[in-house]
Amino acid sequence: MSEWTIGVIGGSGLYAIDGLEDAQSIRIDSPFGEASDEVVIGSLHGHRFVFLPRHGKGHRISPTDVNARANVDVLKRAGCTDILAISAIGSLREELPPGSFVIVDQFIDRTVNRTKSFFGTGMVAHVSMAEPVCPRLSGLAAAAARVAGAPVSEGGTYLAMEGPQFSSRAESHMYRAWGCDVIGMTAMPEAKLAREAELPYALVGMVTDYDCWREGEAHVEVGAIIAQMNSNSAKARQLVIELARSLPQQRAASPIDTCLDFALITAPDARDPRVLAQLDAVAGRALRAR
Ligand SMILES: CSC[C@H]1O[C@H](OP(=O)(O)O)[C@H](O)[C@@H]1O
Ligand SMILES: Nc1ncnc2[nH]cnc12
Repeated sequence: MSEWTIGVIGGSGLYAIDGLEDAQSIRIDSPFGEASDEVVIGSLHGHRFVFLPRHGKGHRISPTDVNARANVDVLKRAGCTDILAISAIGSLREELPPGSFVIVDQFIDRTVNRTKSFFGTGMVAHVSMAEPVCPRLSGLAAAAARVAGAPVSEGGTYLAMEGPQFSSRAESHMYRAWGCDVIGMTAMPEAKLAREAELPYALVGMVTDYDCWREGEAHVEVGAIIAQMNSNSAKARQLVIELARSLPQQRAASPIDTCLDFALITAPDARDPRVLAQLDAVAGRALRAR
């Protein structure tokens, strides 16, 4: 097996991946509560892959209730080195029609009802989110998406909204004026938590709709999204296979692997042992070092 273990978080329409050898479904406990589901662990082209459906089997869990802390924690416990997240998104740009795959590289977080950090009183950390995605994994995902036959746009700003209702037209226009390219309900705090867990993260957004800003276009609703999602998800499954085919055997270190070295601020004698115990997986490396 190679040095990579890729955690794949599947969003709306992607509840499994294809081709995993020796696949096993495993429930992993987390001190942060219940993850969305069991993880499926197997190998693809000589690399370990760990799959987790973000909304659980059967899409049971609403965006606000996705326990992103538990999800990222169990992926870390499963030995993941990197996270590839896959999401359905609305488009805020004419040139990103339904069916486009957007390799997101920036976020604006407008979510308001979620726990956004593994850290807190008793162990404080401040990671940088200036460059919120991993350029290496994003580039590999973009190339894999092209081989899978998807129209790919590299770079784009994702507006994370609370939901579950879609945006009003005024909001949709405002997000466009802010420079956002796509919109969804789940990548935050997921991307922030991946960074806190020292896991390089890439987000492939699959456009399902034009949200509600576009003159003359039916405004977004779930029926149309599901139809588009089904055609996107075949390409997403192929993308994962192509990514596995293209990964090198060795994984060069990423600066994200050790980013907590520059983020932990609480003095050793002021740290709360109960908080530290919860952080054994996500911050174990950094806490042992300092
Ligand atoms: C089914 S449309 C709205 C729903 O789809 C996206 O989910 P995910 O990011 O997990 O693919 C969006 O964020 C909403 O949760
Ligand atoms: N228009 C939209 N708004 C928010 N999340 C979405 N997911 C897919 N389409 C979306």
